[in-house]
Order: sequence, then C-alpha cells, then structure tokens
Amino acid sequence: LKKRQDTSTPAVPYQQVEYLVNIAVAGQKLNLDFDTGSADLWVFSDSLPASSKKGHNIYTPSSSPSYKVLSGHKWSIAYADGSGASGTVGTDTVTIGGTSVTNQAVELADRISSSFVTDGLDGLLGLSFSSINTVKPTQQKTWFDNAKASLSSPLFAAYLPFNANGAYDFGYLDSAHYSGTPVYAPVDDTNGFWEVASTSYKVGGTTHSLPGNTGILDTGTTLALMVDSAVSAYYAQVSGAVNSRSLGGWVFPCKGTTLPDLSVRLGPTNYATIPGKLLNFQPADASGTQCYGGLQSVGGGTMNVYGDVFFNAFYGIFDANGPRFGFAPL
Ligand SMILES: N#Cc1c(N)n[nH]c1N1CCCC1
Repeated sequence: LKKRQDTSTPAVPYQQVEYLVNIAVAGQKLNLDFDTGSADLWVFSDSLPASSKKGHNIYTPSSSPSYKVLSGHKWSIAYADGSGASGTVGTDTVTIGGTSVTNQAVELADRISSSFVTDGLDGLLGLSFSSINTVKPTQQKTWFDNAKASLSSPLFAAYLPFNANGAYDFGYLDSAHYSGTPVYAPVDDTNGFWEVASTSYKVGGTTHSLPGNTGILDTGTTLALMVDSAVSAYYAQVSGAVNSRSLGGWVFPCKGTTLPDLSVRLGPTNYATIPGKLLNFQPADASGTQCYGGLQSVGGGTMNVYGDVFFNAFYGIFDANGPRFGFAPL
C-alpha cells in the first residue's frame, strides 16, 4: 500500500490523499482507494473516454474469463466533495492479499468527474456497510462483507502513518502496526457508516461537550472535519488563525505556530488525542506563508468526520463483531 500526497492542487476541505492499494480484479492489477466512508467498488473501465483513461490502469472485462455482466444493473455515486462517478455492473473475482472473493460486484465507470482523472487511483474499494451501496435494482455487497466469513476474524484494520507506506490488515491485527492495547467504541451502522458517539472533545486543557454528536471513521476523507463550535474553539488557541474563504478554510501562519493537540471522544469512555503536529496539513498558498489546517469545518449537522489525519495517529480497527471500532496509537 502506498500513500501519495497530492500537493499539486490547492487545499480543499475534502481533498483526497490517495491510499493506493494494489489489488487484482481477475488478475488485472489496479490501485484502488480503500474508503471506509462508502460502499461501492468501482473501477476505471475501457468505456471511459481516452482522455480520462490516460495514466490509469484500466479494467477490461473482455479479457477476464470470470467476468459476468450483471444485466440491467447501474450505479451512480456522489461524494461529499462534489466528485462522482457512474456506470454499469458486473461480477468478477477480486483478490486482496491472500483472500479472493468470487462473484464480487465490480462497478464499471463509464463516467467519472474530473478529480478522478488527475488522482493516481484506478477506482475505489468501499469498506463501509453495504446498506449504502448504490447499485440498482439489486444492491450489492462490499468486498469485506463478502470476504469476512472466510477471514480468521471478521475485521480489518487501517495502518496509515504520516508520509510513510501504510497497510490494510484483513482478518487480523498486526502488532507491528500499533502500540499499547486497543480500546473499543460501539458502532451504530444505521447510516451505513462506521459511526460512533462523539459527544465531547478537549483542546487547550478544556473539555467541551458536543451533545448528540457522532463521528464517522472515514479513510476516504483526508482531514478531520468537525462541527463549527469545535473548529472555532480549536483555532481560538492558534494565534493568527483565520477562516479564509479564498483559501477554502482555516489557515494559520506557517512560521512560529505550535498547534495544540486535539482529543476527541470516541464512544462512551475513551478519547483519542491527535498531536498538534499532525494537524498542519500543508501550505495553503505558493508563498508558504499561511498553512492549511488538518481540522476543518464539516459544515452543518452533528456528524463529525475523522479522516486520514486521525489514522496518521491511530491504528483503526473495523470489527464487524459488534460492530465496533477500535483504536491504538501508532
Ligand atoms: N468527499 C468525500 C469522501 C468521503 N467522505 N469518503 N470518501 C470520499 N471520497 C472518495 C473519493 C472521492 C471522495
């Protein structure tokens, strides 16, 4: 699994950092973005315009003897960052690590939005709950849902260290990928996400409550996105921080700033502390004067989104038994 930081485009709230995982769809190697915030497995297909296919590995069903068309089935997905894709559906054998799933729904993109053309990925592998899969008329299951019975344990874990190669462990916990003992929070899968209660946070030695709030653990989102009260309270601790419309979010002076840690409550008991140094995402402009924060606003609602910034500090354990989410410091 490789991590590629796309610093070419200006920071935007949902900018994707690709976690490229090499998987085989019927022996055809593809780099897919493993995304615990969505439930569709889709790939670039040969029915895309040539301009969209440039620089990507393309899945060609015609060269796979095990491919079967799922006739009359379509899919269409729109992500929170405004990107999207759509197309037709088939099934094939999908192998990750040593585990093969036969008759896995593979969604063929015949339309993709521009951000996918420039990203280094060849598609997405959804790892949220199958209840939000977009295939119609018959909803399809995620690769993990299909695979979990044949794994030693019905779980997977995300190891995504900052600026280093990461890994997804399927069916087991790799003790080399975390320290200490994992703690767990119950997951409510009603909305199809790995969603836990997140009713308070700590910054600058003060505990703030977030009544009725939850958080989703989402490897497909780059940053940590929280409700405005939390984001404002955090940047109130950072001198010179401003919420810049032109730069697309909260920025602060790159020089001389020491960001505070952010502790977020996951479940009824435990807090996860993200060190301040992981909350400096990248320079917000070419001059490098202002830096873009790794904590940004989720907009409205009470559902916070703990993305890759969280996983840069914690090994994330997605356990279908429960279901529950576990975490331990890297
Ligand atoms: N926005 C967004 C988003 C998310 N919350 N999880 N995964 C996402 N994407 C996967 C590919 C593009 C966006």
